[in-house]
Amino acid sequence: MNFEEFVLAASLADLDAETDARAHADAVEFRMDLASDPLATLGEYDGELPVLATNRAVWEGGEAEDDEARLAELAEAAELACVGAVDVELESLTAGEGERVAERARRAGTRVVASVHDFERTPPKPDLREDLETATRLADVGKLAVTAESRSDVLDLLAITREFDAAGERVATMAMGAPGRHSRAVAPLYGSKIGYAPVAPEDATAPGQYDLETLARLVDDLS
Ligand SMILES: O=C1C[C@@](O)(C(=O)O)C[C@@H](O)[C@@H]1O
Repeated sequence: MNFEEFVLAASLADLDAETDARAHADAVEFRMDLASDPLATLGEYDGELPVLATNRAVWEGGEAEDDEARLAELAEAAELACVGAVDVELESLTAGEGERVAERARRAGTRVVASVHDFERTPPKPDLREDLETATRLADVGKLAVTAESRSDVLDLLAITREFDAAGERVATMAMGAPGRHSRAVAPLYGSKIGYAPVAPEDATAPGQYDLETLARLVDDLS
């Protein structure tokens, strides 16, 4: 997974659903924090799609509580052949033990996505820029998932996406929530390199996601 082209990731808590994702996805995002025995599940995985492993912390909107165990599991996942990329929260990379996960991932040839989430708002443009600057410096892809309260929030996010893409940086951006929903379909046109969608709408892993088939069609139609 090099993220030179847009990667549509089916976001899954259950890797068995990979078979249903194949028709429309380029990869699966395995939400380890939502699964019961994620390392065993990954060890048995024999699907076709490469895995982007995420073990999201409670403090970043996920369900993994113990940070030390969470990052240790993620580092082990990063060394498995089926895992092409790991998602590490930017906060963990700059202030926690995330850098060790990134080092182990790099040694194994696994890409690192540094992510920032804001479940309440879209921060002002200079803040978005600063986060993406740090994230793209520390990882292969810098990812921003913010919450749009208005269409203007989406415009800010798209403008920043375009700016980084034009400078040759790899970024992934999306606006969560209803006002930002369309960003999931249009951000790839401005340079966003990853999209996330559940196979079935009821399995959404973030507010405002389209189901996989719908997002695949929208992205295809627009590109
Ligand atoms: O970070 C992201 C993006 C996301 O929050 C979204 O808005 O689609 C979905 C999460 O599963 C993923 O880890």
